[in-house]
Amino acid sequence: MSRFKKRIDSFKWAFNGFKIAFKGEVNLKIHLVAAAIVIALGFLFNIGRYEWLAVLVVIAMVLSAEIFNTAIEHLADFVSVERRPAIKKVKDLAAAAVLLHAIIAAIVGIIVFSPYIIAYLKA
Ligand SMILES: Nc1ncnc2c1ncn2[C@@H]1O[C@H](COP(=O)(O)OP(=O)(O)OP(=O)(O)O)[C@@H](O)[C@H]1O
Repeated sequence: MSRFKKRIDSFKWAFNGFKIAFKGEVNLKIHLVAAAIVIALGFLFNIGRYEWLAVLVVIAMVLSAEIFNTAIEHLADFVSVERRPAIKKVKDLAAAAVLLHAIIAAIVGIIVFSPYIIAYLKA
């Protein structure tokens, strides 16, 4: 297989990962809807370029954390379907990473959008 075809294929597998993640995971769909709402708000309030940077980075962070969490959950379920303390630890750690990202994203959202929302409500 040529190097070029290998590169193209690795993109294909990565997009397949998106398909697997977004088809099966309700949490990921919720994060995606939240991201769409935040992006729509960004356009609505015409936020600045650095505000866009902050918003897009935290959206990418949350979605990536959720995808990693999904991968870890699948791997954990493959390792053992029986209930095991080690599996619980691994799953809860991965979930904690998602929660941390979501909290930071919410704080960034408040910092970026609250001045616009306050100005809109005052107008
Ligand atoms: N195989 C397992 N062994 C031990 N703890 C587990 C295992 N699977 C999940 N848990 C733990 O159970 C709690 C609930 O997990 P989760 O929400 O994934 O549901 P679940 O028990 O896997 O059931 P379901 O997959 O039907 O939602 C979490 O604390 C998780 O870490």
